[in-house]
Amino acid sequence: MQALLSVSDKTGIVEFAQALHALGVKLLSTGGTARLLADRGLPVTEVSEVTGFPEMLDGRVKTLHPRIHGGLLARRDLPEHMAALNAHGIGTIDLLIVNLYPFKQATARPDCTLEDAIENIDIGGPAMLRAAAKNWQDVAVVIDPADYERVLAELKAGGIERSTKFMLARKVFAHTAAYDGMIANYLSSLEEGAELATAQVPQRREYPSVLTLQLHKAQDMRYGENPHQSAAFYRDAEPVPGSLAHYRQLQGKELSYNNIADADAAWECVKTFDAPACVIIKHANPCGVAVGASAAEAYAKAFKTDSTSAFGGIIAFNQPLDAAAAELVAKQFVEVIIAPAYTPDALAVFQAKQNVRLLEVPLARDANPYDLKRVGGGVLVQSADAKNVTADELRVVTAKQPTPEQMQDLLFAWKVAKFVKSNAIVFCAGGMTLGVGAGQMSRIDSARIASIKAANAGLSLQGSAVASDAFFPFRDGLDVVADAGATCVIQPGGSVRDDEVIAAANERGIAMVFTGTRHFRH
Ligand SMILES: NC(=O)c1ncn([C@@H]2O[C@H](COP(=O)(O)O)[C@@H](O)[C@H]2O)c1NC=O
Repeated sequence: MQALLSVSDKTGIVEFAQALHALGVKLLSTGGTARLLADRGLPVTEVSEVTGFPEMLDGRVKTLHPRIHGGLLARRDLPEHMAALNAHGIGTIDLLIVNLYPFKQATARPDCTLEDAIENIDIGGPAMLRAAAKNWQDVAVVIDPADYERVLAELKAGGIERSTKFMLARKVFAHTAAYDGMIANYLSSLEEGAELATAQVPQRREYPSVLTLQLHKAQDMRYGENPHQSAAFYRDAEPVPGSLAHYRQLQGKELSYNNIADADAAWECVKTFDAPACVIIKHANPCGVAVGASAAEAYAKAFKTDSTSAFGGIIAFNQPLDAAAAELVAKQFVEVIIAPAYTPDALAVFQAKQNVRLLEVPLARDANPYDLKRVGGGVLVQSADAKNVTADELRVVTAKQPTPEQMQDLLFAWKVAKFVKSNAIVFCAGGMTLGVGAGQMSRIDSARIASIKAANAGLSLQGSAVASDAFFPFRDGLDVVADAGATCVIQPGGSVRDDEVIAAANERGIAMVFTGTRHFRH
C-alpha cells in the first residue's frame, strides 16, 4: 500500500506517518512534508523522484503529473486502467493525506497583498483531492487531522471501510467547494484597479459581487413554521462564540423550527444584560424581561409582565440556572429553557418534566458577522445590529433631566426595545418590563397596546420609563405614553417634528433622551 502525504497544516502528521510506516505503508511526500518526515527518521520517497521532475516554479508545480494523478485515478477494477499503469510504470496511490495552502489565514492578515493572496491559492492539492475523492472506491482521502485516528484504527483492523471512504470523499468535495468559494468571495470583493497594484494590500468591498456560503446541517426538523412546511437547521461552518448554534440539548422533546427561532431571540436578548436577567419570548417577541439579584428574582419579575402570554414560552437566563429559579419556572408550561449552565439540583427539578427542552449554551457576546433574510428570488444581507447604546451617548432634550434611577430604567427599556418587533413600545420600571407593544403598523397603536397589557397584568405605569424603537413622528404617541403614566422617554430622535414632540414632553413635565440610534426589527 502506498500513501501520499502533502500537508500545509502539519498537526499530527508525524505520528500518523509513523503509524502508517509501522503498518508497512510506503510513504510518498512533497518538499516540506517530506523533509519533516525524513528528519523524524521515516523512510520517505520524494514525489520529485517519482515524477522525475523537480518541484518547480516556487512549488506551483509539484504533484501535477501523470505519475501521481494516474496512481490516484486508475480504477483497480478495470483491467485496461491497470494495464495502462503497468505500461507506464506507474504505481497506485491508495491513501492520500492532503490539506491546502492556508488561503483564509493569509487573506485575514491586514498586510496581505494581492500577490500573497494569489500565492496562497492551492492548485495541486485540490487537484489531487478531487482525483482521489472521485476514485473513492479505491483511494481513501484524508483532509482533516481529526480523521487520522479513525483511518488508522480501520487500517489496523484490516482495511478502511467502504462507508468511511465514501464519507471522506464527500468531505473532500464540500471542502474544495468551500475553499474555492472563499477564493471567489475574496477576488470578487476587490475594488476596481486592484489588478494594477498586486504588490499592495488591495481595497476590499464589504459585500463581494459573488457571495458563496457554506452551511452545515445540524438537524432535520419534523416541520417548519407550520406543519405543511419542511425544515432543517443549518449551522455556520464556524458559529460565533456564544451563539445559539452551540447549544447542547440536555433533555426534552425534539426542537422545532419555531423553538429555535424563539430560542435565538431569547438568548440574543438575555445576553445583553450584565446583571442576572431573564427573558420570556412568545412568537419572537419578549413578553417579559427583567433583571434581579438572582435568576429566580429575574424570572419572577419577568413572569409578572404578562403571565398569560408566558404560557408555552421560551425562557432564557444569562446565569447558571439554580434550583430556586428552576422550581419557579417549573410551575408554568414552558417549551424551552436556555441557560449557560444548570446546577444538578436544577436538573433534578426537571427530571419529572422530561418534555421541557433544556439547552445549554456557553455565554459569550460576539455578534454574528451578518444577518441574512430571504426575499423573493434573493437574500438581503446586512451587518448584525450589534449596537448597544451607552449612557454617555444619550442626549437629554427636555428641560427636565432624568434622575439616576430613571436613567437606569431608560437604558433597560432601550435594551429590551431592540429585541421587540417594530413598532416597539416598552414600558419599564425597577428593572422589569411593565407593558410591551410589539409589531404594530402604527406606533400609537403599539403605545396603546403596551398600556392595555400593563393594565391587564395589574401593573401601574405611574412613574414608568418608556422606550420607542424609532422616533415619534407626531406628538400623539408621546401623549398616549404620558397619559398612561410614563415620566421619562427614550427614543432615537431624528423626526422632522422633533421640536413638536420635545415641546409636548416639556408641556407634560416628562424627561426625554435621544439615543441617535434606531432599532427597527422586522
Ligand atoms: N502545485 C502542486 O503540485 C502541489 N501539490 C501539492 N501542493 C500543496 O503543497 C502543500 C504541501 O507542501 P509541502 O509538503 O512542501 O509543505 C499542501 O498544502 C499541498 O496541497 C501543491 N501546491 C500548490 O498548488
